[in-house]
Amino acid sequence: MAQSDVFHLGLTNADMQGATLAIVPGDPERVKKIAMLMDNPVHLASHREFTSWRAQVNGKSVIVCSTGIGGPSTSIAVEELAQLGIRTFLRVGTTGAIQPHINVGDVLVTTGSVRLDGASLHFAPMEFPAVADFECTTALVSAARESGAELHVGITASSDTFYPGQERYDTFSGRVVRRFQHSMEEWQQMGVMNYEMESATLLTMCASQGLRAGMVAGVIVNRTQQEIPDADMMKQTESHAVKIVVEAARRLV
Ligand SMILES: O=P(O)(O)O[C@H]1O[C@H](CO)[C@@H](O)[C@H]1O
Ligand SMILES: O=c1cc[nH]c(=O)[nH]1
Repeated sequence: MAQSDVFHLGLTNADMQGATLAIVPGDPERVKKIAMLMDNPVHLASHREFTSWRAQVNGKSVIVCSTGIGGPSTSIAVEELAQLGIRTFLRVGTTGAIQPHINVGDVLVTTGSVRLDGASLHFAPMEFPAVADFECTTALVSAARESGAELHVGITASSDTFYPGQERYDTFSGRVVRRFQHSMEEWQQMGVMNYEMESATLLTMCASQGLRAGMVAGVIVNRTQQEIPDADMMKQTESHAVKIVVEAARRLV
């Protein structure tokens, strides 16, 4: 195996074959499924939470690389992919809706994120918006519409933690720090659609460094109705979001 050209991902410049776009799911298990929807899928490397495949759309190479959960590991994946020539990042994730009218199985495209993370502060001060790239968002929205998805476009709350930062009391301690008590209700009142854990870091990093990024997610729970996802519904929703991100990549390469 060739010596890696970056610290964590185990990838070389030669692996990239000119790719400038990467699809970045959180879950390493999603990577192969995404790559298999494109042409000539090849496994490149698997290290820690970072699994990478390369495939082609419209004859152009695309990298699929998992970020793992949360901002710190996302910042590593994005940084090292950018070092290797990636300029456009499309995150495809799962998410918990917080608005009562958003249903499990619906698809969300994020225009900007509430920065409830820490890693984004290592790239830009809190005043800087975690905003998605317009062309990435347009591509994701039109791919989602074409797929027939029930689509919602808007703001996401992106938290470092799954439990307190998303105001979950059904935990071991049952305790949520004061900062996050009643925070879900406040986000709901402001029209925030959902919670997830990577977009604040991804969007801030990219918007502040001349990189393009967009984000699509499948709704696997609605926090006003249930906490635990149904396994079959989760698979179905994830697979719908994955098809949308691949179609958006086709439009952007
Ligand atoms: O399905 P992924 O892409 O991992 O996204 C969501 O799922 C994880 C939490 O279960 C977090 O990473 C969150 O952002
Ligand atoms: O509620 C949820 C569901 C998926 N991912 C999250 O971060 N939160």
